[in-house]
Parts: sequence; C-alpha cells; structure tokens
Amino acid sequence: MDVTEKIKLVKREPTEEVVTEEELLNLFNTNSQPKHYIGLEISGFMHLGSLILTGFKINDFIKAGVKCTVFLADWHTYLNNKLDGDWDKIRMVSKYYADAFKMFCPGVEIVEGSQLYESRRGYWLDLVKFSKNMSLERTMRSMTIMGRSAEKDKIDLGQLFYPPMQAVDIHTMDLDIVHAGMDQRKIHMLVREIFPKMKWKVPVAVHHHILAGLGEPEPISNSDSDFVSSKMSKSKSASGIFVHDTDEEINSKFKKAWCPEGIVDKNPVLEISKHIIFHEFDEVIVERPAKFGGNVTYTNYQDLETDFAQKKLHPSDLKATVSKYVTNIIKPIREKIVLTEELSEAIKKTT
Ligand SMILES: Nc1ncnc2c1ncn2[C@@H]1O[C@H](COP(=O)(O)OP(=O)(O)OP(=O)(O)O)[C@@H](O)[C@H]1O
Ligand SMILES: N[C@@H](Cc1ccc(O)cc1)C(=O)O
Repeated sequence: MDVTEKIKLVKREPTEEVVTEEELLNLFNTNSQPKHYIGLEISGFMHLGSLILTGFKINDFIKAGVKCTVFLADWHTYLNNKLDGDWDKIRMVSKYYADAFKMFCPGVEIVEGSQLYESRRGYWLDLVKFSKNMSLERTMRSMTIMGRSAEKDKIDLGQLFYPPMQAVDIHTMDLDIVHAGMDQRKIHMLVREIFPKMKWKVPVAVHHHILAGLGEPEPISNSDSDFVSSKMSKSKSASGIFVHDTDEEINSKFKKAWCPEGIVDKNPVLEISKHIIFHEFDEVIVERPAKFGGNVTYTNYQDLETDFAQKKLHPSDLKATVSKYVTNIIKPIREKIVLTEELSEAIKKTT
C-alpha cells in the first residue's frame, strides 16, 4: 500500500485531528511498521464509543500496516478509584476488555499496565525524571484525562501520578503513534512539548471524534470539558448504547434520545448515523409509510443531515432507522463477547 493510501486510512472518519500530518508522512516514508497504542481504563461495560468507534479506527491503522496495541491501564484504573480499586475485579474486567478487542480488531496486541511496569525497571526512574519537567499546575489541569477536575474533585497524591504515568507509558512502549479520543489530547500535547526536552522520541498524535451520549448536551463553553461532560460514557448507562444491550433496550434508548426536529448541532442520533452507521453501510434506507413520504435511501451522511435539517426527515423515523442499523451492528458483537454473571455483577456494583 502506498503512503498516500495509508495516510488516507489514518485520517478517515472518525479521526478528528492528526498532530502533525507532516510528521505522519515522514513516519510512513521511513518506517514500514510504526508502533501505535490506545489506552483504556478498565471499568464499565463496553459501548459504541469505547469499543466500536475506537475499534473502527484501530482497524484502519491495522490496514495501514501499523502495529497496534490496546493498553489496558489497570494501574490507572486503580488510581482513579474504578472497580473499587479491587484487583480481583480489575483482572477479571481486564480479560473481558482484552477478549473484546482481540475479537473486534484481529491482529491487535494487548498490553496490561502491570505487565509493562513489572518488565521495565527503568520505568520508575523515567517517571521521576519526567515529573521534574511537568509543573504541578499543568498536572492539575490534565486531570480531565481521567474524567476529573481539580476544582470539583478531591484529588489524592496517587491521582497526581496518573497524568505523568500516562506520558511515561508512551516513552516506555517506544511508540510512534499515540491514539485516543479528543478528550485525551491534553496529555498528548504535553508529551509533544516535554519529550523533545528530554531527548525522547516524539510520537504523532491521532485523535478521534468523541461520540456524544444520547441525552441533551450540557451547555458548557470550555471545549475540553465539553468532551468530558456530554460524551457517551461507561459511567452513564442511560445515555449510552452498550454492546450487551438487548434489541429492546437499544430501541427504547433511541426512543428517549435527544433529537429535536431540524436540529443538527450536537444531535447524538445524527452523530451515530455519521460515525457508526455510514462507517459500515454504503446506503441507509429509511422505511416509512407512504403518507409520511414513503421509503427513502441515503447513500451518504450529508444528504441525510440536510433532509433532517430541512425537516424532511422526522426524528421518529430517524430514530427508528438508526436503532435498527445499530442493532444489526451490535448483534454479532454481543454474541461473541462472553459476559458471565459474575463479571456482569462485578461491573454493575461498581459503576
Ligand atoms: N464516547 C466516546 N466516543 C469515542 N471514544 C471514546 C468515548 N468514550 C471513550 N472513548 C475513548 O476510549 C478510550 C478509553 O476511554 P475511557 O476508558 O475513559 O472510557 P469512558 O467510557 O469514557 O469511561 P468513563 O466513564 O470512566 O469516563 C479513550 O481514548 C477515549 O477517548
Ligand atoms: N486516560 C485514559 C486511560 C489511559 C491510561 C494510561 C495510558 O497510557 C493511556 C490511556 C482514559 O481515561 O481513557
């Protein structure tokens, strides 16, 4: 595959930014198998954002010949008080995440935080060195990468290690490409600023779109908090579509979704059409009775959005269509991911 084709795959939806494209071009020109990672805290059930949209992007990287890793950040999970900080639960849920990604992204490598830290003794020295280059103020401002804010949350000393550890993970894995949702861009920009001073390899950062939750978006002006507050998240079960939801649950969640007639901005149902459905299907058929205009076929997202904006497509028809297509995407995934009673209970009781 030529370099232009590889870049096209990396930049394809749901990618929102590549920092920088010039560096990515240089990387592909000089390295036939660059190393990528995306890291996840392991806590709740996997959803459309964390497994499916993220997995679409990982699969694009794999197609482009990139060596992909999903990093299961077990120590970060512990630091962030997820799963009650109970290591038996963390290990159990970690296996569930590993199996889900191995199934959805064939060829991806899985690395656990604890495995990395045990095998690289130099990690802790690098963490100390890195922390000398990171101000306390900057550390506090990066708390958004763990879904917290220094103003609202009581932060313990352990949590202050979270952002510099995430940065040192990147150096320790010797990565060329760091990938995450837009909510993680702060730490990657920090890495790009500090690593050159330490003479560490500077990775290209690729950030994908953050899928919004199904509820009404929260009115927040600060763009960084915006990603965090309205995103589909494993901590908010009503606003997310989880890979284990039944057909009925998916349908009922879409029925309740925020989708005012003619409103395109921050409309979560349109977002799912764009980033999930049109990623998988070349055409989408809206089925409706002749008295409401009859069936209509869309071969691209833009036409669907335009019809919705012009009130030619009603929210209930859009919701029913999106619900049907999402169910078709989720069904085969749901069947392949084993969710034992014990695992399900462990997750439910702690999220
Ligand atoms: N709604 C989403 N859309 C796209 N990507 C997402 C979404 N939620 C999480 N991700 C991405 O998946 C990776 C793991 O995120 P994370 O472990 O914080 O999941 P989460 O569901 O947001 O969890 P939490 O509820 O604890 O905030 C990150 O790179 C993040 O950007
Ligand atoms: N901060 C990431 C998790 C993560 C942790 C460590 C990493 O090296 C990478 C990612 C999240 O909330 O999703």
